[in-house]
Amino acid sequence: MQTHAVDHPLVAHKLTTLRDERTDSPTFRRLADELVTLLAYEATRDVRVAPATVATPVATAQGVQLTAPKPLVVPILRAGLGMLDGMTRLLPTAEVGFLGMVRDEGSLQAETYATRLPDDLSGRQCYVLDPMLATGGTLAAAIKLLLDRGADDVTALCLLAAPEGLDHLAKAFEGTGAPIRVVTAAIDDRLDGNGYIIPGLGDAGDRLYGVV
Ligand SMILES: O=P(O)(O)OC[C@H]1O[C@H](OP(=O)(O)OP(=O)(O)O)[C@H](O)[C@@H]1O
Ligand SMILES: O=c1cc[nH]c(=O)[nH]1
Ligand SMILES: [Mg+2]
Repeated sequence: MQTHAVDHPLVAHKLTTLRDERTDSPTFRRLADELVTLLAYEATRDVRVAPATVATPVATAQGVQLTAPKPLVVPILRAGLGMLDGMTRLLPTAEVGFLGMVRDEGSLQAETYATRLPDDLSGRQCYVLDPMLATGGTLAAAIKLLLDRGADDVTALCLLAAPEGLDHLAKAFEGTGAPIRVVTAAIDDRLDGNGYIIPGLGDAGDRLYGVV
């Protein structure tokens, strides 16, 4: 597994405001959206393209085009929904699948409550969106589901990752043939006793959409 923490002053600036407990929901949503577009630029570095030739008004130019099958973007509900627009802004032709997952706050185990994905993901590049990689249980279950359906390349975009979660993912997919990447705005210090990322930003879903 490859991990890439994006080192850019604009990312760091936006992330700092996102963390601030005084940041309200509308601002949090806007910043999450802006951050994802910056992360998506890095996360799509390996998106598959093929040579293409176009006629400019004055000559012929050699370039590239995204190849079929289209990439699949998969936000993990709820909090991952806050990253969808920012991602599809950069990859407008991508298809979108959905995974609803929630972590039991006692056991910290992830439970899947909704799945809306193509049955066959053979040959598909997948981009999973979830702002928080804490214990890694949620993302590990999501990536396994995609690999089980045939995905051969999975990149996860996170706003924050904990070292414990990154270790968990690396172990879970050790020896898996498919390339797996995590692109994050930052790797934080650790998890607290409740499985929250420290210093983190609190509960991303609640900050985006309110407490339920
Ligand atoms: O790495 P883990 O320890 O599995 O935790 C991370 C998960 O927890 C949060 O979701 P939550 O369960 O709060 O659901 P929500 O998005 O509906 O708020 C977050 O968005 C991740 O999906
Ligand atoms: O810090 C954390 C950990 C899990 N889920 C969140 O939303 N925040
Ligand atoms: Mg939550």
